[in-house]
Amino acid sequence: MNAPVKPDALGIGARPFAVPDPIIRFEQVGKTYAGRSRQQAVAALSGIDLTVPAGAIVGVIGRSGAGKSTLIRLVNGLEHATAGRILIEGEDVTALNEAGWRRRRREIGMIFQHFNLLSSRTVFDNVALPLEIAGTPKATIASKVEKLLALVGLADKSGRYPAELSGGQKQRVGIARALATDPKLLLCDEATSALDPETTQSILALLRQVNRELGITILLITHEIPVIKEICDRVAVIEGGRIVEEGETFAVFTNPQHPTTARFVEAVTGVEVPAHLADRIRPEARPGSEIVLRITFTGENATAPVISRLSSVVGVDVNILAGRIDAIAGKPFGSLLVSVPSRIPESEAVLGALRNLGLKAEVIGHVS
Ligand SMILES: Nc1ncnc2c1ncn2[C@@H]1O[C@H](COP(=O)(O)OP(=O)(O)OP(=O)(O)O)[C@@H](O)[C@H]1O
Repeated sequence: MNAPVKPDALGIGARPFAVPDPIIRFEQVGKTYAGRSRQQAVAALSGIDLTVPAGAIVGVIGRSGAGKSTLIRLVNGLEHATAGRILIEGEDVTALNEAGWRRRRREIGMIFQHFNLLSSRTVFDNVALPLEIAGTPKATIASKVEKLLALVGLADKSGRYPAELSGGQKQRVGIARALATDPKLLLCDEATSALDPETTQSILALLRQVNRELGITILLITHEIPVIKEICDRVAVIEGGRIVEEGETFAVFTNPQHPTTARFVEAVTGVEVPAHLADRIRPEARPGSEIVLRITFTGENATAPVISRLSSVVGVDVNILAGRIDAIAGKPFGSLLVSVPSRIPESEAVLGALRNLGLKAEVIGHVS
């Protein structure tokens, strides 16, 4: 695979960020699938209010059946809302006829979990397809496809067939094809769910590059919280067809309000009590026991020298039991599990010192 080429050097699709905000607005959107009888009708989405700012990467996360596919299919007209309005660049697309949708879809690219490439066409011909459909002259198609394949790092795979490519390479072809008509908006339907973690990282890096350097807004749906953590500026959590929480990714991850969100983010922000300690943790202190604390670091204080400060300021020994430090939407975030002597006033002093450092500390229990 070739090293990806910088898109601005290629002059494809680059556009300024000065597009009116937001690019998509859902207003009280509902979608009910009709059943054979009224009792069999399925309310897949209800009361959806969501905005996708131009230039952002917005992720919608939810479990199977939550309504993610339905939501994304409403944006490219593969399904139609049964309540509310969807505005794309201010245009109410819920009122569009088929001709209107054909025009809209040219400005929307989409990539899929299973890539949806045509197996009888080469890589070149797969990427060329939307341009052929749009009636683009052959010479223009050739130069455009070459640039797109260079962008996604597949310039040397032009004559290959999908069956000869890895999953990650197939998704790169999918991305090149989705960008062929210079869309303003890219929809990603579980785009990395069929890929291993390392390939997922490289595809997410490519999507971030497409977003930042071409100014293309991305709306993605996923059931994988690491995808949101890695590239999304904003996140909406969907459950039972309703958005239960929405906001900037860092804020939502570091202070989840809804139990479903808390369960999702726990997988990437939580630090578990080690198994050998879990059985020994008690709610009350005993003579000689130690207090177990979970300390959370966010943003600027994520790199604070906590342990040395506690030792020098409070004069207690701090045992590190477990910890992790990571980045959420590019900002550092960490969690540390420690134990300190639970004698009062030492434990009071420790909690006070942590507060002074601007850190969140939570008492988990006591171990002897
Ligand atoms: N064409 C359809 N006809 C009837 N019901 C449907 C249809 N498509 C989806 N549903 C129902 O709507 C609800 C939401 O489905 P949807 O596919 O949007 O969820 P999802 O979050 O994308 O799930 P998954 O991750 O499993 O794809 C489910 O109860 C599903 O059974």
